[in-house]
Amino acid sequence: MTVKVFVDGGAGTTGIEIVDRLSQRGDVALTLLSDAHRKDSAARADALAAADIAILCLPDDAAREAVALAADWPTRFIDASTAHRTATGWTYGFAEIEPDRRAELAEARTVSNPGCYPTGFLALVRPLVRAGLLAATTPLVTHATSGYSGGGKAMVAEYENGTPPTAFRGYGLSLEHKHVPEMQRHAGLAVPPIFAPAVANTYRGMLVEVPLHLSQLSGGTTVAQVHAALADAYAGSPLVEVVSLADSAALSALTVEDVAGTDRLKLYVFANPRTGHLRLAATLDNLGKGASGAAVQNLNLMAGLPETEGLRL
Ligand SMILES: NC(=O)C1=CN([C@@H]2O[C@H](COP(=O)(O)OP(=O)(O)OC[C@H]3O[C@@H](n4cnc5c(N)ncnc54)[C@H](OP(=O)(O)O)[C@@H]3O)[C@@H](O)[C@H]2O)C=CC1
Ligand SMILES: CC(=O)N[C@@H](CCC(=O)OP(=O)(O)O)C(=O)O
Repeated sequence: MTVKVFVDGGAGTTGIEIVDRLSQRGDVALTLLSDAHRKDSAARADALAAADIAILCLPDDAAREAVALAADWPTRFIDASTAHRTATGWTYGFAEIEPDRRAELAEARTVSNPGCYPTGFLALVRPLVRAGLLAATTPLVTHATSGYSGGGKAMVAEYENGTPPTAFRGYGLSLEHKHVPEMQRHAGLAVPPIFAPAVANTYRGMLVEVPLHLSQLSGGTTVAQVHAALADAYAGSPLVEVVSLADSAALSALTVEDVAGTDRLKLYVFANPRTGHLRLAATLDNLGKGASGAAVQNLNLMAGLPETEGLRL
């Protein structure tokens, strides 16, 4: 079986990485538009109509336009933008986040690819909420650091234009980041988390942290139960690894680059039983499991192909 795939926005930071993962595959027939036509609505409409699955790697407005252009066609979508991540009728494309999500993705017509930061946050928080260890009303805080490719072509140009870049900078200081509704919705939280993002002077990679006091968890919850809830949620997953408590305790540092260059997601539980302090941490590549790798995983699931085909394990 060959799946006809059109990558709309294939010349951008996320799109190029998807094309890299798909271009060598015999089970995918890839359509890309030339530089002269890639923003031409008529050319895009034709390519969308001819595709089994279109992957949108576009700004939000252009992603909405692509969906409208294909309104008369049975084209299935994977949208990497923020446009549809809390939209009715769209399946949230985080295969591991709910037990039945893979089956839903196999049938879905419109799939929203998760945001990079929400991928780390949700991977840590959702299993704890689902297991009843963390009440939905808990006011959470999450700190996260991204490689600068997370800001797309414009931020890459800013970091690589010859002007000495900042080593590390916090942003989102208005506390209205576009990822917060997505984090709240898919974690099943009643209260939006405080989100403190930052960019580091490295091209790719991501570190997302959720610090917690054990006292914020349901009465009597232990560190071992927190770890077990995560380990159970991702048991058998080819991409998500829950590091053992002993291996986490042996670490003296955790870097943004931990799994950069792969499509993996690693989860850590750091704990001090004396103080009851926990630091839950996730590492991923913003362009791997945070974007392009997840899009290819979703494509595989939607098309009935092996889940990790073309991925960087
Ligand atoms: N970078 C990342 O780590 C992640 C990105 N995403 C999301 O993926 C999407 C793409 O991001 P990213 O790849 O970083 O962004 P880039 O800016 O690197 O790429 C966007 C691409 O879309 C093209 N484009 C813009 N408008 C149109 C249009 N009307 N028709 C066709 N093409 C158009 C741009 O062309 P041109 O440059 O010529 O304007 C560019 O090639 C965004 O919605 C982003 O939020 C999601 C998760 C992580
Ligand atoms: C470093 C940086 O600027 N990151 C972007 C998020 C990455 C991105 O654009 O992806 P999404 O589609 O998941 O929003 C931001 O904070 O807006």
